[in-house]
Amino acid sequence: QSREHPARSIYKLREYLELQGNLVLNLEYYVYHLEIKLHKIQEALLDMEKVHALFEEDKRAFVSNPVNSFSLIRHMHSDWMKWQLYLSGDPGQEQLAYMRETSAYLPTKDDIADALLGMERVRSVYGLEPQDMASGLLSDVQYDSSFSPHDCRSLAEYSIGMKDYPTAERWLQVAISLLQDRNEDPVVPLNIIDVTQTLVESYRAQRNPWSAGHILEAALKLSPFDARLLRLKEQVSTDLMYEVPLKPRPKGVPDQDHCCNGLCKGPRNRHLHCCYLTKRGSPFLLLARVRTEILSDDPFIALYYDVLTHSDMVSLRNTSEPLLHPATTIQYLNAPQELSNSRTAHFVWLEPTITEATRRADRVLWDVTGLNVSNSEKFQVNNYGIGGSFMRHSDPLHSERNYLVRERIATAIFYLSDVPQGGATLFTELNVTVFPQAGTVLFWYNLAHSGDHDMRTRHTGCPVIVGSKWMMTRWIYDDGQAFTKPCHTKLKSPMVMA
Ligand SMILES: O=C(O)CCC(=O)C(=O)O
Ligand SMILES: [Fe+2]
Repeated sequence: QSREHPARSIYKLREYLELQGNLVLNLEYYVYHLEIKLHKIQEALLDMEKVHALFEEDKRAFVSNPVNSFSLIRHMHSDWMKWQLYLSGDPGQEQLAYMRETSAYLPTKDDIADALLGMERVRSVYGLEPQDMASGLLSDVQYDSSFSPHDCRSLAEYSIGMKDYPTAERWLQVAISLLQDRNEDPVVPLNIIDVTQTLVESYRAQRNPWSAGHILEAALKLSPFDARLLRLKEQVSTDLMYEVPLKPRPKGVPDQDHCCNGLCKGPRNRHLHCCYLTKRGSPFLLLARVRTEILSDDPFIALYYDVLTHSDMVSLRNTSEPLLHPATTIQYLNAPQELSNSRTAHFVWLEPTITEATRRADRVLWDVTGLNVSNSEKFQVNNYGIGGSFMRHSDPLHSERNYLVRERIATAIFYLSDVPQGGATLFTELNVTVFPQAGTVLFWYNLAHSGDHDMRTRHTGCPVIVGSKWMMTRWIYDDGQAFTKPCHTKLKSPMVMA
């Protein structure tokens, strides 16, 4: 299953928890078998030591007793050969075989790449400090979680790969300070010298031999005769002689302007007003009122509360779970589907008629929007992964309005879960931030009243910091709205029917 990019869906990560649990159990069995062997050897050794003590007392008396000497000869003739066999046999072969079998299911290079990208997105978008992240402090919330020195080094190597040396330095400094407090892991070793070496290389890549020199000095105090450090010292001394100019420090990772840059943490435009929806949708609303928060009048953006029940949300998630697959790009004509670079989630398309819950969601959408939803795309259920996000985009299918083809007039997002931290939907041009709240529906028009694209509705799914973000999107077509929302070229305002 590792080819399925599980790091792109928090739900899918459960598979790893199960595998990790089995591997730990397997290692416990391995230890158990080793202990049995050790125990048996100790028992036999105890007996042999008793005899040994006897003949140490008086060797001649010992061998002159035929019982002793016969027993000794027989034992030495046949038992030691058996001991050789016994000692060379490895206990825990079964457990080793299990480990070999499961290695095909361990995370691959792609999975680490997904996870690194997700962590880096969270760090850079929300401006988190490596030191805080490593100690479980995520955007002002302290968790009982921490990174190991290996984790920090891996994140540093990723930053080095992105030529983001300042971030790499911070991760390496954290790794060094963590290594100072613990003994080296005998199976997966990593020591301060290894990390120092990477740090010095990082400074050298930035043409900063001064910082490299300081770090080296500190490390050489701990290990004055380490050959690697001494070699590096020579190289740094040469760097210093040539006085190469300092490279400008790059600012973070490129591409971040496609994301929210942490805006969802900043001040948000407050709602315009709250009301009970009675007019815009279907006549049903006269009976059952829907609590509404109008987030923007122009373009029209609203949040409808308590639209889905808890059991409907559970049902929608349960229906989707076995069908989830990594989000791909939109497939035009016969072009192959590619893994999406802009959205890191797993998704599935659900027919509106597939379950009672989808039927109810379909019905309620008509109730609250008054739009004809029967001609629209299916429901798309998404579950985001580590640092999962959706880069800034607008929802219309075509970059230019073409009145001969149908277009996504509006979008409705059903939030199927709360997200404890991060994961907001942010309208970047309007600075309107919506934090997912299970059961609510976010609705907006993508087209202005004229029918043209309203580029002010560009939005992004901000990286999830903590939580499993589930949402269900319905893109509603203009096709079929001739009577509900006719185009009006003279009106500039958005399509609001009062
Ligand atoms: O994840 C989000 O909050 C935004 C999702 C979105 O933009 C979409 O489904 O079109
Ligand atoms: Fe969108």
